[in-house]
This record gives sequence, C-alpha cells and structure tokens, in this order.
Amino acid sequence: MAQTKKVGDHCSKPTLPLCRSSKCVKYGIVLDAGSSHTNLYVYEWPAEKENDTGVVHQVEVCKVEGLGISGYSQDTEKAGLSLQHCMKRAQEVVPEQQHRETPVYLGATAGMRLLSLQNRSMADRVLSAVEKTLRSSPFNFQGARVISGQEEGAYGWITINYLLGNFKQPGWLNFLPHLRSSRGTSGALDLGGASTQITFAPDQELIESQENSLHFRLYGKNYNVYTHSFLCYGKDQALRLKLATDLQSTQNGSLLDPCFHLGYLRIMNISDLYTNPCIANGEQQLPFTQLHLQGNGDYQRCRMTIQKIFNTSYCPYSSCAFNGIFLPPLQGEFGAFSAFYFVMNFLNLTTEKSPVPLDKATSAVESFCSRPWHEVKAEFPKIKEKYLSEYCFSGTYILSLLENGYGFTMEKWQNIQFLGKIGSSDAGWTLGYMLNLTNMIPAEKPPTRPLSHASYVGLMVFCSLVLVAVLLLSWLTFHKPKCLQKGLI
Ligand SMILES: O=P(O)(O)OP(=O)(O)OP(=O)(O)OC[C@H]1O[C@@H](n2cnc3c(O)ncnc32)[C@H](O)[C@@H]1O
Ligand SMILES: [Ca+2]
Repeated sequence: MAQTKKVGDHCSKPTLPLCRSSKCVKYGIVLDAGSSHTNLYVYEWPAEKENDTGVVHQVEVCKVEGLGISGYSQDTEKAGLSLQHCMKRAQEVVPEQQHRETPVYLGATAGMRLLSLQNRSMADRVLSAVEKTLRSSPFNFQGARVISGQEEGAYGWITINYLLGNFKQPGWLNFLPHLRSSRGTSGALDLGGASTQITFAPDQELIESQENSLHFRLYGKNYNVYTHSFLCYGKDQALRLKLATDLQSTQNGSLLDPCFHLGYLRIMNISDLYTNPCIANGEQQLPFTQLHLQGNGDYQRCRMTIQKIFNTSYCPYSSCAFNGIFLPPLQGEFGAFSAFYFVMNFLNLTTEKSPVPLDKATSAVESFCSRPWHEVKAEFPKIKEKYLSEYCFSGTYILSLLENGYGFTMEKWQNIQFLGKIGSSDAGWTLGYMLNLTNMIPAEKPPTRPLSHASYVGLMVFCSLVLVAVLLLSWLTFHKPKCLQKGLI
C-alpha cells in the first residue's frame, strides 16, 4: 500500500500552473471512500493565493456507482473498476495540460476500518485494487490509505472552519495576544454510515484523555481541539446494533419495530447482521436464521430502543458521552453535516436562518414516524426505498445521539447548524485532508502581501502631492511675498 506523501515532498521539479486570462489555477482530487459509497471531489484554487485562507473551492463531485469499497471484499478487482467512471470525469474537469501535476488522494473511512479489524489482508487487497486504478490515471497519485477516526474528525473540523472563514483574523487582533483563543471556531459533527465524529475547541484547557486531544497551529494561532470518532455509531451500524439488541428478546425472529412505519415489512438474514465486529458474536445462540421486521411507527418507543445502544452506566472521567468516552462540556457553534444533514433536510428541519428548536424538531420526527408506510411511499415515489423507510429511525437516532449521547440541551441545540455545503464546497473531511497534505495551511500567518502595482502608483502620487503642498505652505510661511504682506496690512 502506498503511503500518502505531502505534494511538496514528492515533486522533483517545479511545475507551472495553468494560466487563464491572467488567473493561474491549480487543482487537487480527493476520493472519499466511505462505508456506504465513494465520492470523488475536484478542488480548484488560484496558484498565487495558495496560502491564503478560504481560496480553495470544490468544482466537481462525482458519486461512484455501487457499493463502498469495503463492500467488494469478496471481489476486490471490482473495487478498483468501480472508480473508473469518476476518474474519467475528473479528466474532463481538470484541463489536460495539468493532469500530471494534479495530486490525487484516496482516504477510506469506517467501512475499511471495520474490514481491517475483521480481515487485514482482505482490506489490503481492496486498497491495492483501488491503488491500481488510481495509478493508471494521468494524475499524480499520492496514496490510498485508511484514515483514522481522529484524522476524520480533525479534517472535518479544519474543512468547515476554513470554509466559514474562521481562521481569518483581523490584523489588529494580533497586537492583543490575550484575545487569541480558539473560540470563534465552529465544532464539527459528522454522521456517516459506520462511524460518527464530534470535534470542537472546548472551553477548558485540559483534555482529560490524550487520544481525544489534538493540537494545531494554523495561521499563527494555537488550537486545542477535542475529537472522538465513535466506530459502529454511524447510522447503518447503529441500526444493526439496535436490531441485534432487540433480537435478544424475540423467540421466533419476528420483531415489531417502532422505528419503522406501520405497514412496513423487511426480511433480513440474521447472518448479515453479524458480519462485522460491531456486533459481538451472539448469532450462535439464536434458533432462527431470518429476521421478520414489522413496523409500528411509534417515536417514543423507538427512542427507548435506541437508548439501549448507548451505555451510560460508567465514566472514568469528569464527564462522558457514552460507552465511557470522555466528552468535555460542549462549547460554541456546531456545523452538522453528512447524514445529519441528509436526514434533517428531508424532514425540513434545516432552515438557513434560525435553527428549528429542539421541541419542534422532536414533534416533526414523531409525526413523521406515525404516518403509515403506504402514505409515505405514495408521497415520495422518487426517493430510494432504503432511505425513505429509514428516515424515521435515522431522525430518532440523530435526536438520541445529540441529546442523550452528547448532551445537547434545548439551549445548546440552538447552536447546531445542519449544513450540506458551504459555498460551492461540500462539508466533510476531504478538503481539510487535501489542504494539509498539500501544505496549504501554514502554521504561521503568511507575511502581508506587497501592494499591487496600481495601489503603489496611487500611493506614490498621493505622497508626492502631500509633499508639494507641505513645501509650498512652508515657503509661503517663511518667505511671505510682498503682495501677500500688503494684503495682510
Ligand atoms: O463515513 P462512513 O461511516 O465511512 O460512511 P459514508 O461516508 O459512506 O457515509 P455518508 O456520509 O456518505 O452517508 C451516511 C449515511 O447516509 C446515507 N445517505 C446518503 N445519502 C442519503 C440521503 O439522501 N438520504 C438519506 N440517507 C442518505 C448513506 O447510505 C449512509 O447510511
Ligand atoms: Ca463519511
């Protein structure tokens, strides 16, 4: 497997960026190999402003058809082939003369983390297959690897704060070092299919657990940041966890599930539920091979069944989220993206202006869950059945995770903004990952840029005029001409 290198370490000779009508542009490509699917992103930025904050933006997203790469563990070649269509698309978006110097990175997240835990060599074979496809493209391949949960949280936080302009600092603040704190950044909440991340700059200096602590120096400012990635608490794995817990109390594999609409039916193989390390091996004790799930759409009961997957019975720190994981008091604003956004957006709970209050959001999910399946299906015929059938569970899971898991109270809830995009760029870890690997976020504030030619000429003319005026005034004062002296008498 190739190791990811920083672009600067890799280039042997400097390359010239493409210049279009006096603007020089560079490109970068990142593939987000998630548990549920892969997305390819193309970013663009003006070459001369490389180190400024907020200049890189997304110009293309290509959704790879089919499964996430970890889903091809039995047929690894297909993992590589699945990426070809989007790699072709990237070749159309990036001008041909720039293909060779455009870096391409692939980062795999929780699906591949789980596969690595289950079968390391299988995971390596999947990565080799995707690497082969990426190497055969004309771009500058920089690595395909599984990123850690910590990195995923950190880069998500960097992305949204970069795009929101939170790393920009007004010049005068630099003279007041005591005012420089990591406040003014926004926390990041990411909900994937297999894991979920929470990342923010807490008020308290001390982060009690080392593995949750990140330290950055960006644009001349220090940031102490808390992050945690909950593996198995993405929305697909959380559903599996819930079903596996519910199954313990059924006798024959029939389950009346309050998280699905009344009239909804789903049959699942029990073995599919137990195919990953999220669920402890309870399969052997079950006397049936299939699960017959029947919805009865009851939000309150759904919330109770979901609550069982959060263990809050122990905490070795001053405060915890769940499962004994340290969580400091929540601080500041939060941007919630990925499935937090997909689900809340479907439920009309993502207004741009003021956030929908928690009680209103709860009522909306409750009322959606109570609708019979035939009615929901008739109203949204174009939405994929998998997504549509799970919005009740997902909405309830999001409320449980944020309220009970992380402790967002009525007041703190108001600080969450559900966001899909910021400007033209999707919120997610990929942009932060590329910014870091291409050295585009400097530790120190870049020196102030010299004046442009026009401003320089203007300033020179202004100074000359002031000088002439001063000289004239002094001459008039000390050598009063006769005509003026007469006038004065
Ligand atoms: O981060 P990991 O855990 O690896 O997973 P992922 O990257 O594949 O996860 P996504 O954020 O792409 O999606 C999160 C979940 O949302 C689902 N999803 C994607 N688009 C959706 C939509 O429009 N409506 C509802 N659910 C959606 C998707 O199937 C996943 O279960
Ligand atoms: Ca993801």
